[in-house]
Formats: sequence, C-alpha cells, structure tokens
Amino acid sequence: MSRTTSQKVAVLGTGKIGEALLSGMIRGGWAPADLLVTTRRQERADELRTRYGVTPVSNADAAKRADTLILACKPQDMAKLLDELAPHVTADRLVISAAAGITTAFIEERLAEKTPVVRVMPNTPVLVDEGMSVISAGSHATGDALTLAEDIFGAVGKTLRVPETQQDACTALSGSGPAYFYFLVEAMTDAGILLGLPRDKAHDLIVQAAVGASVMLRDSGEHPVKLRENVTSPAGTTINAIRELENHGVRAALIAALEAARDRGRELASGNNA
Ligand SMILES: NC(=O)C1=CN([C@@H]2O[C@H](COP(=O)(O)OP(=O)(O)OC[C@H]3O[C@@H](n4cnc5c(N)ncnc54)[C@H](O)[C@@H]3O)[C@@H](O)[C@H]2O)C=CC1
Ligand SMILES: O=C(O)[C@@H]1CCC=N1
Repeated sequence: MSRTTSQKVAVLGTGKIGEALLSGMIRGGWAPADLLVTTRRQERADELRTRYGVTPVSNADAAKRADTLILACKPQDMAKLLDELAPHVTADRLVISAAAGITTAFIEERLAEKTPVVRVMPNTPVLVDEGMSVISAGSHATGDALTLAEDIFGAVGKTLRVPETQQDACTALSGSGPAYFYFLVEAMTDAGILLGLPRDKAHDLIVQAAVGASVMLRDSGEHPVKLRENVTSPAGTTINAIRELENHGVRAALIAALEAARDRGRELASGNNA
C-alpha cells in the first residue's frame, strides 16, 4: 500500500513506543523518506536508519522540517524536549504527544501560541497492528488534526476519541493494559509448574487460552460474564478456581491497581517525576 499525502512526520524520542509506531506507519504505507526520527544516542540513530530507512535528525531540524511532530519521550524528559523545540515550532505544525500524564495544556504553554496539540495514549500491541490508541484534542486542535492523528495511529490498530479528562483513566486501562495480561500469563504459567507441567508446555497452554479468550471477547458479542459462565460447569473445576480468586480479592486488587495507575498519571501531569 502506498500513501498519496507527502506529509513529513517526525518521531521525537524514538524508544520502544516510538519505534513501534514508526514500524507500523511503514507497514501502513508511509514512505520512509517522509519519516524523520530523533534520538539521544548516535548508535540508536544509526540502528533506526539501517532498520527502516528513515532519516535521523536533531530535534531542532525535526521541528523545522516535519509537518507533524510525535513526542514519544518519557514524561520526565518532556519539559526539556519542549525547551529544545520551542524556538523552532510554528503554529502550522501539528504536535502529537504520546506521553503518559502530560496534558495538552502543559505542551501548549511551552510552544508558540495556537500550536495545535493532540494527546494520544497508544499501547505496545501497535507492534503487531493490534494497538489501541486513545486520542484527545488540545485547545487549538481542529477536526483535521484529530483525523490526521487517527490516520497515523489507525495504521497500527484501533483508535478511540475521548475527552482529555478521561486520558489518565484510559492510560490505566489501555496504555498499561497489556502489562496486566502478561503478568497474569506469568503467574498462570507458574501455576502450571506447581501442577507438574513443563514450563514451555504451560506457557503454550496459557497463551493459547489467552488468545482464544481474547478473540471470543472481541468477536462473539457476548458479555464476559456469560462467556465465563459457559466455562463454569456446576460442581466442576472452574468454580473452585473462581472461589479462590474471590477469596484472595483479585477483583478488588485489579480495581485498586488500575486506580493506582490512574493516580500516577495524574502525578506525572503535576510534575511529580520521582
Ligand atoms: N511503553 C509503553 O507501553 C507505552 C509508553 N507510552 C509513552 O511513550 C513514551 C515513551 O515510552 P517508551 O517508549 O516506553 O520509553 P523509552 O525510554 O523506550 O523511549 C523514550 C526515548 O526518548 C529518548 N529521548 C528522551 N529525551 C530525548 C530528547 N530530548 N531528544 C531525543 N530523544 C530523547 C530516550 O533516549 C529514549 O530512547 C512515554 O512518555 C510513555 O509514557 C505510551 C503508551 C505505552
Ligand atoms: O508505564 C508507563 O508509564 C507507560 C505509559 C503506559 C504504558 N507504559
């Protein structure tokens, strides 16, 4: 697939999420010649050039040359990156931030007046085109800006528009979400070991159960309670496991865990970077 637009897009701070997005954009038809990247280390820049054919530039050059700037550094590095960009970013650029917690207001107040800013929270399954990217407009971002953000992030999965007030909650659910599933797989694989299975077999069984359950959740249209009830036979095995999960407060633990993730997003926004 090739694209008709010749928009230049720069990814600034091309680490894990930046690279995942970059690779997805190329799979989605963006020409590497239209993609610029910035990094802190020269070896990383060389690696990205070799791997994808994209052009490494300085942050200042990215701001001068790209129509759209995707800020993908850590929240803790954002103020410094914005200081570097501020003298070069004009209000005809679109700035998209993928950083947890950082508000569009934080970015707007450090860049030229009226610069359009869009906040996006993606997740790592963008690497396999199954990402979820939650998108919110800042005060000067138009519908076109949101559409362009959807075009970029839609190349690597689904997108959802939400009011910015919901972004920290979405980060807790969706940005961090994959980590909770990996944690469950890890724990369930350990259970397999306890029950006498070899680790590789336990891993394969749990991963396939996760894949099957995910596809059913997505495609069956059934409520998760109904899907779970279908597995839970009267006086069978599953209900014994469910009783233990409830006894150990797993549901409450998950609710508290996601609330803690949401709260950390709020802290990052307020400049608590410890
Ligand atoms: N890892 C994840 O699952 C997700 C991460 N995010 C957000 O994406 C952002 C990046 O996270 P990761 O990719 O995990 O971190 P990372 O540490 O892998 O990547 C950040 C990169 O930014 C570079 N960097 C920092 N300051 C820079 C500067 N001034 N100029 C050029 N490069 C600079 C760092 O060298 C690093 O390579 C964070 O803000 C995070 O909140 C969002 C959704 C999911
Ligand atoms: O843990 C984090 O802060 C980032 C944001 C969402 C997923 N990873």
